[in-house]
Amino acid sequence: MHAAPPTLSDAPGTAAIETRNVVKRFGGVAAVDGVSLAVRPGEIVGLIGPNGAGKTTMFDLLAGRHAPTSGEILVAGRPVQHEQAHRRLAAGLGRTFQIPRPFPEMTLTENVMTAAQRHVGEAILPNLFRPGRVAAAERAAAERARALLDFVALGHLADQPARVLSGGQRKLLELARVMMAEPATILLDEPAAGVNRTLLGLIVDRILAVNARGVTFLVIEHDMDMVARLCGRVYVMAAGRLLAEGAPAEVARDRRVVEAYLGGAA
Ligand SMILES: Nc1ncnc2c1ncn2[C@@H]1O[C@H](COP(=O)(O)OP(=O)(O)OP(=O)(O)O)[C@@H](O)[C@H]1O
Repeated sequence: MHAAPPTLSDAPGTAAIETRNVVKRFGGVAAVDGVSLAVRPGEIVGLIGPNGAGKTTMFDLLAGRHAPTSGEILVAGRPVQHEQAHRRLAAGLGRTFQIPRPFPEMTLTENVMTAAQRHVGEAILPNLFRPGRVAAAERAAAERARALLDFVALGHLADQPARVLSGGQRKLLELARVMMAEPATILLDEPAAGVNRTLLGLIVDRILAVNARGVTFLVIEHDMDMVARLCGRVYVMAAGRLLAEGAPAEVARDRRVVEAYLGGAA
């Protein structure tokens, strides 16, 4: 379990990710309406809130899928709000999706390999002259992909097509895939959604193991039990704004948070 989570003021320094007064409008709707948050290196921070709160839009802004209408986004202290998604990946930011869509006919190993940051085999000219080097690099990538599959307990299925996987196993494959690019920070979208209880424990355990290796996480999750097991600190969003921030047990008791959830359910 986590000790009392430190607050941001305890440890000044460069945040792994930070947003400053970020706004995203779709026509007349402010899906994100002036959100400032920060995640320190090594933290697992939750991003929770009722349906339509703006959590997914926040991830889309952080990952570079959408540009903010205004405000700043920093990754490891560098403003990235004008950079495209692939540049942010190269800067060390990874993302998983709520509904993972692996290539169904490719093997698990091949699926994980698609996420390698540098595909040596794709640099055509140099490779014409050095085919041996390409083969060696591909072998190394395949080995790394298999090691990651072992790490998420899918090693026995490495050569199977991804279509054989259950929903929970797809979440584990998604974790291996995102780790292939060696991100410093991972945006994790609902790791518990649609996962049976047996695999949930394994997913929590693997996320904590990745975190123990120094990887930072921001996690969207509706399952509060999962949030309590993973996160030292959470931000609560409602109607595009930040409503509260604190330890999971603390915000769960917060009257405004409870009201926002009740309102969302109504
Ligand atoms: N591309 C878009 N065009 C127009 N409106 C959008 C778009 N994306 C999101 N919205 C609106 O922005 C608001 C926030 O949606 P968002 O999906 O970010 O919420 P959420 O907190 O992720 O919800 P959920 O928990 O249901 O996934 C909603 O009112 C949604 O309808």
